[in-house]
Amino acid sequence: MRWKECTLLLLISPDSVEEALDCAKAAEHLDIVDVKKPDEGSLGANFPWIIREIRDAVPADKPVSATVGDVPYKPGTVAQAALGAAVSGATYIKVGLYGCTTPDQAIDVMRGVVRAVKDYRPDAFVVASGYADAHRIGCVNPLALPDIARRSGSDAAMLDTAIKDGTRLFDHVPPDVCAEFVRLAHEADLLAALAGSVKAGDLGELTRIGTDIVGVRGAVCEGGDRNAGRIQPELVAAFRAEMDRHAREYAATVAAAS
Ligand SMILES: O=C[C@H](O)COP(=O)(O)O
Repeated sequence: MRWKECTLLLLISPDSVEEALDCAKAAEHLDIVDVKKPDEGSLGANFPWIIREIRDAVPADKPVSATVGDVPYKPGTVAQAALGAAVSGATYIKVGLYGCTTPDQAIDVMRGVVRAVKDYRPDAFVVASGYADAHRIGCVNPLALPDIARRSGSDAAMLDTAIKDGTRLFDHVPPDVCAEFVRLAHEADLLAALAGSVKAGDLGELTRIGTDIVGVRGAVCEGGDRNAGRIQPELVAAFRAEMDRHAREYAATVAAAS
């Protein structure tokens, strides 16, 4: 899948098989089920057997994504972990380049991941993820991600927030800079994925700038609480309804302007 074929996709991140079953109840409203372990970090990796059980729990036509973790600059270790996620049934493999302080380090890590994953499963989709609040953890700049993804042979560039303290994507990377991120990703023929305590009120901007994938957890958990709250199928449905509304409004605006 390349960006020209894609409208905004909804990726939801359950942290357990029970939550994945709740996602399955709302399967018609989401596009990708993303397995992570939030208590191990923003892109914390879950166990292989949890990925496998979640793959079995969600409808076969919904791709399962798995995060490989907030990874260190250890290309071999990360490549092996990424293969583990693919063997466990994930077809989207997301890597959080937490410990990479330069683009060259990040490219090293992602090249290993791409080779490990695609040798095993050529149609798997590899996502290079950086952090909107990179300045707080000292990793690569958000706008470096599209080039890192392109030069490593990844399929998508993503931003999430590293520190889940209530600050949000647009607090760290304002909409005009996110728009530049999306533009750079598209120029490189990649999908652009954005996340980071995104709320329904952000969907207008995310749609307008041409985002391909929006990643969400807190906004679809009870009480908006990504840690203590559980994913609620009706919140997933409501979030999707807002996405659809913005897509319609944006299409109408574009049509009126042409
Ligand atoms: O990949 C998406 C993340 O899980 C987003 O989580 P969040 O919306 O709670 O920041």
